[in-house]
Amino acid sequence: MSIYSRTFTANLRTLLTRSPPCLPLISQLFLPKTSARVPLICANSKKLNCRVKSSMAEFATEKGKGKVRVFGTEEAMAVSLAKHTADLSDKFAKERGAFTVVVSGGSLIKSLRKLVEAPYIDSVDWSKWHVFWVDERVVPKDHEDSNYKLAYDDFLSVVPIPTGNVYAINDALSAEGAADDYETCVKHLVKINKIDFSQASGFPKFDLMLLGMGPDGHIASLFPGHPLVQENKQWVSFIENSPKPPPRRITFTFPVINSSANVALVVAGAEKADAVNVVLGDGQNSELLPVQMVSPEGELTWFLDRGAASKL
Ligand SMILES: O=C(O)[C@H](O)[C@@H](O)[C@H](O)[C@H](O)COP(=O)(O)O
Repeated sequence: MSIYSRTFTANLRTLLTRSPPCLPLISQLFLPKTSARVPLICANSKKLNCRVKSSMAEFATEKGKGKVRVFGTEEAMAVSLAKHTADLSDKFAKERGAFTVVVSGGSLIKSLRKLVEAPYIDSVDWSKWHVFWVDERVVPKDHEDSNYKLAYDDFLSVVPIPTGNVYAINDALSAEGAADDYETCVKHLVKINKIDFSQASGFPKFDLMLLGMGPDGHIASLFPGHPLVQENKQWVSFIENSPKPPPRRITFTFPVINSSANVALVVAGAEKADAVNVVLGDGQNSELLPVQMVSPEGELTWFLDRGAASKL
């Protein structure tokens, strides 16, 4: 029997839901539509490559690497990301009376498009949202390179988040000044309990970080080989020689990212498949990629489209 046959898939599903080593880690397999080759990594760390007949497969990885969702299309990924975000919004709005969300720049904002459509545009309690940037380019807010402008044009201008709950950088300052100013703002919000605090790490604990990843494995403005990836004291730091333009940026540091209650890594496109494979598959790299350092106190969930997962 071919391991790619329908029968094998059904048997595998049974195996995964009955076999004790896999049971705690494999959460769901959905079985309509298209095929995607995805690895299933069980508790005993043996990787089982198989063709899952599905438009969406979800599986858990080895400890610390999170839950992985693979979608046949970027569109399906965006639908699931909207639900994930809306569910967490409901949970934190009820539990804390606030939902602190951190966004990156790049294609992530486009991937959030389903959140500003029915049913979420009406069902989400936007008044509870507090929006931050994991990194920001130090340019005027109306500049084409501004992550604030990107998020405002396609997302923030469409939803009724109170203006005072949107925490953009002070674009009149230098990169260093803007980083200090942003850190002061976050410290104040921790002090008044608007942002949660991790007793374990001593860093702010955001409810959800929505992160993109570059083809080189960078996240936020934390680039491979740059000393900033090692920063372990500051909450917000700055970079003036970013390899991805524009050069001047501010960024949350790893201790802040890794204190989060939830991190979603949202990755679409075949040009990112190598970096994804280094983190989740058999890929090798001479140095640790920043994305490999993402290991939050809370939940890590990967949202991958078929291209991004194509080397797994
Ligand atoms: O402002 C930025 O440049 C970012 O926040 C950066 O970390 C981005 O998220 C990745 O480079 C992925 O960008 P894409 O999704 O556009 O590839």
